[in-house]
Amino acid sequence: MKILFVVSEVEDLAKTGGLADVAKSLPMALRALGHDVRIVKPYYRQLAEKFNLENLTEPQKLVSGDKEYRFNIKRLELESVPVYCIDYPDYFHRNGLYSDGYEAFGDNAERFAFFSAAALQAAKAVNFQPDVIHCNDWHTALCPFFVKQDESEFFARSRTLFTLHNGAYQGIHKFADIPFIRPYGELASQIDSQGNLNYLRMGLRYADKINAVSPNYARELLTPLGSHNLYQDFQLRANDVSGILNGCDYQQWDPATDKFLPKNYNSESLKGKAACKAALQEEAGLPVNDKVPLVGMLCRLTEQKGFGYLLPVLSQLLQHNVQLLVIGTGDPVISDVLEFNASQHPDKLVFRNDFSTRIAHLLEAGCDFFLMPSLFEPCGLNQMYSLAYGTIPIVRAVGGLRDTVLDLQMLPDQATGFMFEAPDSSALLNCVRRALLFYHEYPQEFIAMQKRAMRHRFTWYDAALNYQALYQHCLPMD
Ligand SMILES: Nc1ncnc2c1ncn2[C@@H]1O[C@H](COP(=O)(O)OP(=O)(O)O[C@H]2O[C@H](CO)[C@@H](O)[C@H](O)[C@H]2O)[C@@H](O)[C@H]1O
Repeated sequence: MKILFVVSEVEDLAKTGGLADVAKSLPMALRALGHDVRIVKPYYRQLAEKFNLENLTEPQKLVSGDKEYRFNIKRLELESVPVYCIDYPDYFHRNGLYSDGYEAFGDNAERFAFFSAAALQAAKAVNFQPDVIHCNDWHTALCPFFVKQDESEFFARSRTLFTLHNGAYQGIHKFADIPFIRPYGELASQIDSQGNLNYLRMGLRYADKINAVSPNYARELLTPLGSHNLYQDFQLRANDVSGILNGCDYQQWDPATDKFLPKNYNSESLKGKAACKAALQEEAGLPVNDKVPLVGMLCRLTEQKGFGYLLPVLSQLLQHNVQLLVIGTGDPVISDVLEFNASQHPDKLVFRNDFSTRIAHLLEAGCDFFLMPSLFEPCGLNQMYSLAYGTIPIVRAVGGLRDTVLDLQMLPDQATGFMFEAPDSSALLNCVRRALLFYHEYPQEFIAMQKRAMRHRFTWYDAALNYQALYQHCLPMD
């Protein structure tokens, strides 16, 4: 099949979170299955500075109302997968993908409306007639609408799939403030009473098929509580909504070969993991002590990740014989509280306001536990990386976390981690206590759990087979 994979970020090229991991690994796995998959993404400033690519075609033109958008297409390859980059400096040559580090860009709706249309135009320009146009998250959620509006025959046999990596980000913007789509009179019926257009909802209405990045999250999206206020929209499309679990890239995330680690290790022998723990404690400025359980947390600093009920019990948690290392960037309110608590407990809590791939790998290897108490979690990748590194996840039973971690109490012989149900501080605290007790009281069983976790596999090969089946489902019958 020919697949046009439209996405705003891709690992190794531009990344703010898990979407980028998927946007590299899934196209590679689909290519390995023999599909002709091509990625389209914006040519951000950091890419332009790194690669300085030639134009692939003549300059392209999109006209909307009385405005003309002239842009270029660049091409590069990522592990043999072609990547077309949309070069429109006004919109993409900025410091940051979606924000300047403090505030979201005011014209994000305009930038990504343009990008979605330009991605389709790029397919035409390189004469790539896709069977499936695979769109990802709100940034590309207008693609299905633009395909339906397209008056040429080019996409007559193309079908669209819209994947939700995070339903909380919906791209809700004042329609009147989006020059690129203002001329589309057909959109009048999609604008709410406040004059807003919801991009995610547009994807839900116009895509041929919809999927979420785990089966459990797909089920949650069909409920009032788990649908991010889009319950009715998901219900309307219930027959077209499914869930496919993300994979883990075991080439990149393998403690036996990981170049970021001072010592490698595998599920036969965890010896090297102790050296990673010591190196991590030293680098973080924590007392180097093999006997104290080290809990790590690495994520975007947002409500989604459970800080709302973690922060109020931080000092209670730190009364235990434990060390906690938190690394992440994002909401300054969260980083302020973390910084304050770290100053109160310098030997037990370290917070680094940092985004670093090297540290991410060292943290996964050096910790005993990985804390991911998410309020919601479409799939989650870090818990899979933790499992691969024998770092026991402590998670809330939500979204993809429920699909990937097996709790000790529920499945003593197969357990790979610890899970709690209620999104509140006491449930979280009890769960962490349960995990710490297990670590201190049952060291042999703890090692057995680590080894079991390391052998648990979530491959991109399996995910790609599921996407292949879903693409086939999208296609016209004849
Ligand atoms: N400070 C830091 N330094 C270095 N690396 C950092 C970092 N903070 C985060 N990362 C990296 O960003 C990625 C985060 O991935 P996740 O899937 O866990 O969450 P995210 O919420 O971004 O993704 C969304 O999309 C993915 C993909 O579908 C879903 O799994 C997920 O549930 C959904 O919320 C990982 O590769 C992690 O290592």
